[in-house]
Amino acid sequence: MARQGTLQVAVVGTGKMGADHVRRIQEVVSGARVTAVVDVDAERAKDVAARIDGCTAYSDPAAAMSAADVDAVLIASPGPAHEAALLTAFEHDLPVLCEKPLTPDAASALRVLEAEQKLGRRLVQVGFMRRYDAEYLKLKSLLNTGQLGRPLMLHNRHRNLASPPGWRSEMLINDSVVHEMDVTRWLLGQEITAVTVLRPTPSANAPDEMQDPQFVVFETDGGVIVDVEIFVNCGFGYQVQAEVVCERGTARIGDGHAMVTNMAGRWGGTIIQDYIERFADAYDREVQAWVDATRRGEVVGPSVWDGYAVAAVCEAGVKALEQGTRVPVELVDRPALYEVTRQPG
Ligand SMILES: NC(=O)C1=CN([C@@H]2O[C@H](COP(=O)(O)OP(=O)(O)OC[C@H]3O[C@@H](n4cnc5c(N)ncnc54)[C@H](O)[C@@H]3O)[C@@H](O)[C@H]2O)C=CC1
Ligand SMILES: O=C1[C@@H](O)[C@H](O)[C@@H](O)[C@H](O)[C@H]1O
Repeated sequence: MARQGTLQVAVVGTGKMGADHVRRIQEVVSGARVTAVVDVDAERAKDVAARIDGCTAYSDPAAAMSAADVDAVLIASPGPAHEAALLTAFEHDLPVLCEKPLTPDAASALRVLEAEQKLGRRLVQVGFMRRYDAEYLKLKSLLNTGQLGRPLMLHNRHRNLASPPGWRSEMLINDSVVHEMDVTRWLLGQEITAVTVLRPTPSANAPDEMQDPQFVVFETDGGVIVDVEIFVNCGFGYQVQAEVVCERGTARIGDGHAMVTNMAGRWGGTIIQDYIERFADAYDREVQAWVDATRRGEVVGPSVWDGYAVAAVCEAGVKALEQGTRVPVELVDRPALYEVTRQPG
């Protein structure tokens, strides 16, 4: 770590999320600075590095992780590149904040789990940022008080304005519903045991052959039924909503009613268009928590176990989508290293 204990971070992947995290570390978060950026698109990395004093551009993650001025790594490359970057970070004993998904499938997530276990201590925080969102934290605190009684059902809606180019049906599960998988496990403290995916007639606004929307149902080991409407070409904005139905009441978040206007015989508000705006505070808190913990020599927040468990649910979800059947989730036993997961706050 640099003098005054400033954490020197290499950001791997400088696309939409990576560039936003670089800005966040430089301008929002305290206690860290970006000393290296890595992208297979060398020009993109150079452009980002040129705007930051003392930042070097690389096209090879291993070269950045060997640099003397790198103490920690933030991985924001696409999911299929995460395993290699994580294993390289382990070789260099570097703490990591890894964007979701940990890896794109259960077998590769298990390899990362086994590699971290061999180290005998945690190095990775996984970027499930909803755990740092003020509304989700409020919901979790309320559930923890027990005032509402036992949760029975959890309803979720997850809508995007439009899917990025090249998206396919399984990406609704792997890239979007992945967040509801994490939130379900975290809010309820239960594992997901089976997934079913129902397929409404696709919207005329979905690209050819994309199954959009999808209606995904999870069963948990605590007997809770969870549903997720995922609709990535809704055309009107970005919405993430959740309602927990418990024995003695319900609680709901995500209505986005920060301001309601009344004017000329109408009432209403605006709808946020993008996750970068909706979850801006959550990303800030997530990265600050990672920097603070890393400077204390600790690892907190969503773990490799959480990333692996979610990868296994994704795999079952994609099978359920393709086969049109209910698919059980298969998990290895939870290793002792992951028995206590510290939550933010
Ligand atoms: N937490 C959240 O809400 C969100 C998380 N994500 C996650 O963030 C990650 C990045 O997503 P986006 O920024 O949307 O993608 P993007 O496509 O905008 O950027 C990815 C960047 O990584 C670079 N890259 C590709 N392979 C690489 C490698 N092996 N090493 C280094 N760089 C490489 C690409 O050239 C590109 O610049 C993904 O894991 C994605 O799932 C994305 C959107 C929201
Ligand atoms: O991770 C994300 C995107 O990749 C995904 O495409 C969106 O649906 C999610 O809401 C966002 O948080």
